[in-house]
Amino acid sequence: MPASGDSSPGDGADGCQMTVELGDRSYPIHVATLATGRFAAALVEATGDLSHALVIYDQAVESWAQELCEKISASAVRVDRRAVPSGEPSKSIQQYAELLDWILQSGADRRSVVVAVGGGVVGDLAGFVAASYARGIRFVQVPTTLLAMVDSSVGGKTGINLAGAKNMVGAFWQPDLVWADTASLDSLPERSYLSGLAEVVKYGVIEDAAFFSWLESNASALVNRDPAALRHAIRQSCLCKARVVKEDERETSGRRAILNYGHTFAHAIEATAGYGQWLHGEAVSIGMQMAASLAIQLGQCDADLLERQTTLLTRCGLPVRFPDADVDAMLPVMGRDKKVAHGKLRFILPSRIGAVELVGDVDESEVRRAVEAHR
Ligand SMILES: NC(=O)c1ccc[n+]([C@@H]2O[C@H](COP(=O)([O-])OP(=O)(O)OC[C@H]3O[C@@H](n4cnc5c(N)ncnc54)[C@H](O)[C@@H]3O)[C@@H](O)[C@H]2O)c1
Ligand SMILES: O=C(O)C(=O)C[C@@H](O)[C@H](O)[C@H](O)COP(=O)(O)O
Ligand SMILES: [Zn+2]
Repeated sequence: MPASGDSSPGDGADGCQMTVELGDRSYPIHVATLATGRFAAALVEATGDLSHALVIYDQAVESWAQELCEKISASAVRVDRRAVPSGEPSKSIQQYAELLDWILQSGADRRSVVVAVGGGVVGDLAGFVAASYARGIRFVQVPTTLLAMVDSSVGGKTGINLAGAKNMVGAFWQPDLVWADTASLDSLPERSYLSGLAEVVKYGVIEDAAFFSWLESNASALVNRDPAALRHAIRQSCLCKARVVKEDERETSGRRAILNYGHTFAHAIEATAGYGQWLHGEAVSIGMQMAASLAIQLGQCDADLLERQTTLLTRCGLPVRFPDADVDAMLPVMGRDKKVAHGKLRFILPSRIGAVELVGDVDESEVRRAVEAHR
């Protein structure tokens, strides 16, 4: 089994547990409350001889992080904590360097564990700190946004941005444990919550037609944060991501690249608009629209796919246009995409709902047309 979802007695309203299987190891994803002693127990179990935790948290979840630190210290573990300013600009070399200095000053050693508490920004940043300090120390993800629960906390992509090149510096560094408590989403602003739904829709398009249909029927429940719908969406997303990551952990075979559907355009949208202007999920929503248009232009899929995708994204409250698109500015950014091979752009394009392909050799004029179609 590539990725497993344990049907334990705790599976249901109380939460669920899944496992990310890798070549030589595995780690658990718990979707469960932090309000019990189970988190501290799972942390100690996942990290072995834990004596020092470095909690790096988004300043927006200060009280959540404080509570977590108390739980960890209750297990006789020394805890140091540090806030990171909210927002995409924190995925920077400057923030990265400041965190490394702080870790050094805190007297960390190779048995210390970095615990990231926040959304994808803090997860990616703290993960890269963990991947590189002392050539790599252990790492735990406590996602507090929907996007981080369904995507960024799982799979081990960590990193920071360069101007005009998203996630350009980083490492594959898997966590030892992922713990998602959906109660932390109670304080998440609407815009950030909806942005996470874009990556959920992505899983339906790339791999799972039945899940896409389920999303079509349950979009309003999800938008209204219905607990059962939310649990189902998180679980299906994590299972899909774990399955793909297991098959191509370091994105070498092309299999993992399917998780990049919409992202060649999305990263160019984020970088040209200025990091933080569009939330990542919003940019992914528009990027998937552009990718679907490109696939239709190339005769790879029917117009019906774009219609269904547009309807679903719109019902999820997501943007489907980039009115300020400057394709001359976007193209050079797209040229730095990590899927580029021998100087040529490659895109993940759908052939039908539930199936995508890695496509190269696309004419620049077609790319321009796909961007213009969603201005
Ligand atoms: N590593 C991966 O596989 C992967 C996958 C997808 C996205 N990403 C990255 O993730 C980032 C986007 O993540 P995101 O959407 O979580 O954004 P984010 O981390 O910026 O969080 C969104 C906003 O919500 C706030 N916030 C976080 N948790 C909160 C809570 N519980 N209550 C109130 N406010 C809260 C943050 O301060 C921020 O303002 C991007 O940098 C993207 O590139 C990485
Ligand atoms: O996990 C992956 O693989 C992904 O591509 C997930 C994406 O949603 C995510 O945004 C990722 O950070 C993009 O990675 P990049 O290598 O294209 O920067
Ligand atoms: Zn993404």
